[in-house]
Amino acid sequence: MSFRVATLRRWSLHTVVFNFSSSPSPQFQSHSVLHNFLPWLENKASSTISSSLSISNSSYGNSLFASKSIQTGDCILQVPYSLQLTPDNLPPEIKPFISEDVGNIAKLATVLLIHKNLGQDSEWHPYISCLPPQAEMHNTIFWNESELEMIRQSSVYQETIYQKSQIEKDFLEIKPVFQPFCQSFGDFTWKDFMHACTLVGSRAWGSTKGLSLIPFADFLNHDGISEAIVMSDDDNKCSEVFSDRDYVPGEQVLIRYGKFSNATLMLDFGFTIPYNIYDQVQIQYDIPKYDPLRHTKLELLQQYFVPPTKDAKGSKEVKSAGGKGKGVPQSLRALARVLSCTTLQGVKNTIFDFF
Ligand SMILES: C[S@@+](CC[C@H](N)C(=O)[O-])C[C@H]1O[C@@H](n2cnc3c(N)ncnc32)[C@H](O)[C@@H]1O
Repeated sequence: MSFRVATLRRWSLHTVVFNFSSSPSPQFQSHSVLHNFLPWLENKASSTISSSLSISNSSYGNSLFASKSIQTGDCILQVPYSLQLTPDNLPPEIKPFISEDVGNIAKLATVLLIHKNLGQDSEWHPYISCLPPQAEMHNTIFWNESELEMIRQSSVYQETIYQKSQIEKDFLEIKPVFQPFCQSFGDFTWKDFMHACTLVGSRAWGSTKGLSLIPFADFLNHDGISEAIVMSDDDNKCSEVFSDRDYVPGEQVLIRYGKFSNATLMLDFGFTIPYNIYDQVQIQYDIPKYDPLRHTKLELLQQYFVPPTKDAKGSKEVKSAGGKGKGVPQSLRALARVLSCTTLQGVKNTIFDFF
């Protein structure tokens, strides 16, 4: 059997300074919509998707709970590839006209919009109607100007602007292609498109099958310390999740979307977690040319930290101390000490203390 790890799709790679917390206040999906979802999906698959999970709401929005005892190592869900939505699901009338430059997130978002416009006539209606509306999404792309102003110093700000411009570019490519088919597939606005792209960005996995929305698996919420992840089983042509711990009935089952910092979680998923072992900060530093210890400091930084650029400006990624009360990470303290030394002896002491 060949298993591969599927990772939740990222817009781009980055690490940034951030420490922010949002408290989701979801508008809950009606009980019957959620209750009917799994039977509908299993009927569509003609197979069991999960015998140990059920859907309900939590403060994280739609969530999956243990419906019976789960043991470590149990396979808790299997979603066949045939039940997953990918950019290949674009209607053949439209597909040839969409430029290669349009990203897969935008293509899959267009698939979602088409099915949303079809309403109850869509074969995916029971799935689409479970997806969160924009008002429930807290991604920075939906923040207003004054909210964004609060994070202007952070690179999440730049990433947000970049993400928005990418979506806008894709929108301007796709909209004219869509226009002649409005009768069949309905129309959409910039706001609809941004919402659909953000849905895809926060719940589609990149796997051997490409970018895929995996219904049911995408109701699993994130826990940064979980070892459970979505895997692709190419032999059995399905995505699956194995439990990394025991659960008693009624407990919420969580997985890890990826080893994401809070900045990434905020940008792409609209939340942060309080004690994130994968959190990172990016520190910009500058060693003035007149610093008599400049050469020594540069050598040290080169040896122990990321190589600085020629002008001695640089950046260093520092991982979180990883837990409540552990304080400033050792590597960050070492960096601060090296940069602030004013005597050679101070530099020597720093080397002795830290390296
Ligand atoms: C893949 S979906 C998971 C299902 C989602 N809760 C729903 O309502 O459909 C990812 C979204 O779930 C929410 N989420 C997941 N894990 C969370 C967490 N640990 N804290 C807060 N929100 C979380 C965020 O809104 C995120 O964008």
